[in-house]
Amino acid sequence: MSPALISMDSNSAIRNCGTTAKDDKYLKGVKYVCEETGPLTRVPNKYVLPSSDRPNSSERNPHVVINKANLDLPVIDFAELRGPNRSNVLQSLSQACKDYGFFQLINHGISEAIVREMKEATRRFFELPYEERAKYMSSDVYTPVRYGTSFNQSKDKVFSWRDFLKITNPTSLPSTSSCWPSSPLDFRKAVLNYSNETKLLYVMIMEAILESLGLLDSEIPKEVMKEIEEGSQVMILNCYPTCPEPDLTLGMPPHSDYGMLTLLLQDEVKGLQIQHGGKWLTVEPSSPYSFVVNVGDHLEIFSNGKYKSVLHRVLVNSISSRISIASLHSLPFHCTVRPSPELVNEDNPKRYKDTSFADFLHYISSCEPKSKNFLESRKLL
Ligand SMILES: O=C(O)CCC(=O)C(=O)O
Ligand SMILES: [Fe+2]
Repeated sequence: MSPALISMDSNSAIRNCGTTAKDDKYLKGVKYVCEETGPLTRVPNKYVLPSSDRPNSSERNPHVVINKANLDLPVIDFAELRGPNRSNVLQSLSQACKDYGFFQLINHGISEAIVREMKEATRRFFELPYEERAKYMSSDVYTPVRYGTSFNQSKDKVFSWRDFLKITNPTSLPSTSSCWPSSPLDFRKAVLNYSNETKLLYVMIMEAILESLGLLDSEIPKEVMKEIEEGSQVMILNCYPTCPEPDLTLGMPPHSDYGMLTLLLQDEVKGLQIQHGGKWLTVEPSSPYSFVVNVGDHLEIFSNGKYKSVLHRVLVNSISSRISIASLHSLPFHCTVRPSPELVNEDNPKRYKDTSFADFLHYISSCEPKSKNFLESRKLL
């Protein structure tokens, strides 16, 4: 099976299947819609969520309240992991993955120039004229470099206020491949530099995470490490244009990420919210060079539920557009993820079914209304 992914967001808000001809304009992307007629004063109906799904609603989930306060995520200093303080940092890492499923990573060793060039390349890509961006639009979800819109555009009845460029396994794409955007200049170079560095960083974070799970000395991590090193990477460049009525729509609906870990770069504009303690909390953007790292579904399964793949969503706003770059790291697509045997015992029985990529594809391609997300569907207890 081709490793290119339909979507790596596992709690797809797949509510309704099929789009109609009059949706064509919206399939060109929210940026196109905003640019077509000049500044919008209203959100087109296509993006208006039912009141129960709007950002300030607590109807659908009465115990989830909206909290206006911002969240400073637990900070993990990557440089300290390599020093005498390692065991304390591993403790903090473990706590963050249990309590929040998210942490902020500083001093990660990727140069500011590489991060800056990646952000710049993303910004310049979305600034290209529509005709240029449209060259990478494809309804074939296996296209390795694919421009698209919303969350799952072939299924969403209400669209999300977001356009994206997804690049699957950038370091494996031939340099000569015509799928690489030829513009902006040096786009491919910026993506490859960033992709190489984030892959290495991901492996090092996973080493620390396995150690924090107490798996250092067993045999399993060696096999797992091989699968981790050979794993797949999907880079998702997200663009959320300014929105005239941000309370009616979302940049991304609540979802958790498929895979082991996501490394996210956000710009200085707020938007990411995570569910924590029964509240939606806005993640405070921090240093422009730090990462927000989150546990994905596979890591929750592998850790037998010890570490949490947490629902998150994206708000939009009427003042600034926002850009983010998510790097989603998973095991190779042929691998099955299962709770690590070392973490299963009488007191802590196996909590998840063995899960393959085919299970995920089956889940997201079925058109039935979903009452639970992918991860919920893999739970045994
Ligand atoms: O834009 C963000 O802050 C989050 C993006 C995200 O959740 C994703 O790409 O899966
Ligand atoms: Fe996500």
